[in-house]
Amino acid sequence: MIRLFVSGASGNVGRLVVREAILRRDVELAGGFCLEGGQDLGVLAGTDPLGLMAVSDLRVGLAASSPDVVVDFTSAVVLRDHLELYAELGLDAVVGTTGLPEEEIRRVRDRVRDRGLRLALISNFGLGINLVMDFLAAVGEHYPYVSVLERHPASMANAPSGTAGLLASSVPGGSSGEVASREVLPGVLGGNAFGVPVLSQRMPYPGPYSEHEVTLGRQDEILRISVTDFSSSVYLEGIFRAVRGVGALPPGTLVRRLGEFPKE
Ligand SMILES: NC(=O)C1=CN([C@@H]2O[C@H](COP(=O)(O)OP(=O)(O)OC[C@H]3O[C@@H](n4cnc5c(N)ncnc54)[C@H](O)[C@@H]3O)[C@@H](O)[C@H]2O)C=CC1
Ligand SMILES: O=C(O)C1=N[C@H](C(=O)O)C[C@H](O)C1
Repeated sequence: MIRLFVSGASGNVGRLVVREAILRRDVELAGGFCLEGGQDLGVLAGTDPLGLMAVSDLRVGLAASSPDVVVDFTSAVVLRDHLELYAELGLDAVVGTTGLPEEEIRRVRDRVRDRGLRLALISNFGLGINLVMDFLAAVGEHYPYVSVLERHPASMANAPSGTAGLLASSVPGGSSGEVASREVLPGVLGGNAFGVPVLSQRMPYPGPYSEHEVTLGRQDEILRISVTDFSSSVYLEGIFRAVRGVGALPPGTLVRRLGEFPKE
């Protein structure tokens, strides 16, 4: 039985993780943190009251509940502090929160290695995106032109999405095809992630909505593939795969994609 603590227990994803932890037999809900605090975790998750309250002080909550694994779906604003706290406490962590710059993730990787920690820092737990990443790794070398476009609700905290960066990083060699266009409007060709142009579009889409489109090009051929997710429930299967797998990783391991976990 894995004792699980959920950071971001009142959020779109966190609430579903709490609910799933309550329902599953292989996991025991140890506790939860959210900004608001004070609410019953069962009520937050839409089930019967559990008598287990969400806390608004993460350090206190973790000390009181002694979890085996912490899952984090909070905010980029606190991600750095949360990762430091999990490291300080030596906790196995599954983190879906995005928005940490790559140079900082490199420092996190060093800390994980030096302190013998186990961390899954995965920008997208959805099946479709993970399949596309595997596909890009396999075929990307055949396509010199690559572009990533992502669409999210106007309320999305960051641009680009963490997933857009992950998709860009999946293409070996990035986008090497020559583009002659001079940017008359600075940035109009997109930001650069791992040598791949990335474009973000924000619209008032209702509810959790996530769309990623990757376009690959070579002479006389364009290959376009897109994944659209309409609910945060698409992430649950992958999150719990990581929850089950993180404790079995060798100490000092940082995992960035679901595919890095051994097949179950
Ligand atoms: N890796 C993945 O597959 C996915 C990642 N995400 C990412 O996960 C994060 C959370 O997403 P949602 O659940 O949609 O967010 P949300 O806004 O619905 O929930 C955020 C949660 O974190 C807490 N929180 C917010 N700001 C905070 C702060 N400053 N300090 C402490 N706690 C704070 C809130 O109380 C709430 O419980 C975002 O970074 C999002 O991009 C979202 C979906 C899938
Ligand atoms: O905030 C979201 O909604 C999402 N965030 C993740 C990201 O930043 O990539 C995953 C997905 O795009 C939904």
